[in-house]
Amino acid sequence: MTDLLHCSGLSKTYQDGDNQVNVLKSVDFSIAAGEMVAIVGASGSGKSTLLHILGGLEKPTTGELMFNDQDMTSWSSDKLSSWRNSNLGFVYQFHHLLPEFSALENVAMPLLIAGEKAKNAKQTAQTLLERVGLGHRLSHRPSQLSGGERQRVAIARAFVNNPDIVLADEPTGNLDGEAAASIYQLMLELNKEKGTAFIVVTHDNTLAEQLHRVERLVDGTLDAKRSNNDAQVSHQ
Ligand SMILES: Nc1ncnc2c1ncn2[C@@H]1O[C@H](COP(=O)(O)OP(=O)(O)OP(=O)(O)O)[C@@H](O)[C@H]1O
Repeated sequence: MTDLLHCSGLSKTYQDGDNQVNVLKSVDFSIAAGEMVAIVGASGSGKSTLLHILGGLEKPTTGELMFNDQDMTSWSSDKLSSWRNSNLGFVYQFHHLLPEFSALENVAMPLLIAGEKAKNAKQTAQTLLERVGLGHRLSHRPSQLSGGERQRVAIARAFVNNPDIVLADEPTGNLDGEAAASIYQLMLELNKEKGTAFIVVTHDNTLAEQLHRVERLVDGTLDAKRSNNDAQVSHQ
């Protein structure tokens, strides 16, 4: 199977005053089209840093980073941002919705920014909001929605450009058990329906166990690949 996104020997060092912090030392990671991978690890182990590098939001210090066999490390920031707009969706723990806009406008925004006509953008956004069970909340602002509903809006927004891959950073981190369960159920359904790959950074072991594979970041490297059937994800 061809890798959709692949990195090898990836490192990231931050300069913190006089100290160098080697957050990622040598990370080898691949994800195929349609695959769902959880990245777990202790707080501060570098999970978000890795996700940001894989999403082209941060540059690695060293290493190879490829999307569909193209070398991403040579891309300009303009090329990276247009690649993100057309191929990637992001879901963050605190959703990052724009507070002054409705659910419909938040979801339509990436299409409007990409130059889509307002009518088409809103129609696509409405279809997605209906798909995530929020057809009755189109004109609500984020402050008028529950935490789980906001996260559903964020997922709809991540899907609006029909991405190959969705990167999710603690998508259930601020939700209670029931709302969290409905979010990962939704992600699993969207993966099945649309064939979208997911990389999900999470502390939520129940979520990690639902995905195809779990990778654990320890000491700046990832454990060897394994299927979720033999993953050792302990319950909290
Ligand atoms: N811009 C930066 N400058 C210096 N150090 C940084 C920077 N960004 C992250 N770090 C450090 O890198 C380490 C990894 O951070 P990161 O946010 O990737 O961890 P994480 O595994 O996602 O943590 P958590 O589970 O708590 O969210 C931390 O020690 C953090 O302080």
